[in-house]
Amino acid sequence: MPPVIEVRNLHKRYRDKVAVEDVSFTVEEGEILGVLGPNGAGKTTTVECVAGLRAPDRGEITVLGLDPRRDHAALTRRLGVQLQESQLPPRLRVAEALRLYSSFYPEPADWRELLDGLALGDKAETPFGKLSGGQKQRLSIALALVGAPRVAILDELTTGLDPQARRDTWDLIESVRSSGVTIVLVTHFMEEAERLCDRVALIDAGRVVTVDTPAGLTDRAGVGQRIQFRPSRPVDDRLLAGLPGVSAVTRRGEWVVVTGDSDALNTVTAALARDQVVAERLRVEPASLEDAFVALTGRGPVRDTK
Ligand SMILES: Nc1ncnc2c1ncn2[C@@H]1O[C@H](COP(=O)(O)OP(=O)(O)OP(=O)(O)O)[C@@H](O)[C@H]1O
Repeated sequence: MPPVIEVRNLHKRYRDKVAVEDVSFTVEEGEILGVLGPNGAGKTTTVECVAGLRAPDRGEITVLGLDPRRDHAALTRRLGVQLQESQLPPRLRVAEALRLYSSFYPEPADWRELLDGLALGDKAETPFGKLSGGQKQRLSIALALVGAPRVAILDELTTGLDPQARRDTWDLIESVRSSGVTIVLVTHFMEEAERLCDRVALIDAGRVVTVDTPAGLTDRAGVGQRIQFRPSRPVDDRLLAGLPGVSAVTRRGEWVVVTGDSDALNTVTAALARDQVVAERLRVEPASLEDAFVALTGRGPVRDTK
């Protein structure tokens, strides 16, 4: 079966700023592909091109065999898009918005069920302008899914949601996935990517660094384990970073966090002992996707406030 989404050698610049430089990936039917990367990496530009909302400078994109620009009208019926910061008229009520959007599609989803799944069931009669930021965000997810699309593009699905709303949204996305929908999910949350994504495309500075399963990405980054401790005396991060088996050294307050392969624990504890540093409250855990991200891009996935 051909991939549902195919992106080949995508390039996009804004005047003299290159936003996307040669991005290629595929998304298979029923898969959730995560798009991960530091701020400004080109994630939104990439998914906007896939959704047909921006014209690429170069490269080819097909979604369900269609060209997102040329075949925009045909694709709109089968593609749900949730973009950052969607706006509606402030007086439009939630139910009115959903009825309106439903009317665009031949076989829409049950919008009441979507509202319940997003814990907005009691907001049907509330005007858009009276919703909180998190409620607006959840409504934008409902609007992306109300057409019962075959493909959904979700940009920062749960940014701005509290932990409970985030978990509810993940449950909803899992049930959408189990109905066979193919999903592209731009996210800054490693936990979200680990929980929902079958594969992750890691994008940095407009290029795809790697596409792999979350577990494959952690292996590839050579970050089998995370060693965390509080040093009894100051230690030089560069010295630790140069040790065999170590892939990255970061700080969390007074904690030192070292990621690396199975040799890292031995080399780090030996180096600390040589310098008479005691590793207090030492913990060793399997590395997470976040550790892989830092090792592969040299940066954290933290989102700046815009
Ligand atoms: N309309 C625009 N005009 C000019 N430059 C832009 C425009 N949109 C994005 N850019 C720039 O292109 C680059 C890629 O932006 P993009 O929004 O695609 O990245 P991103 O990975 O989605 O970032 P974030 O995680 O911060 O949302 C950034 O340097 C950004 O400043």
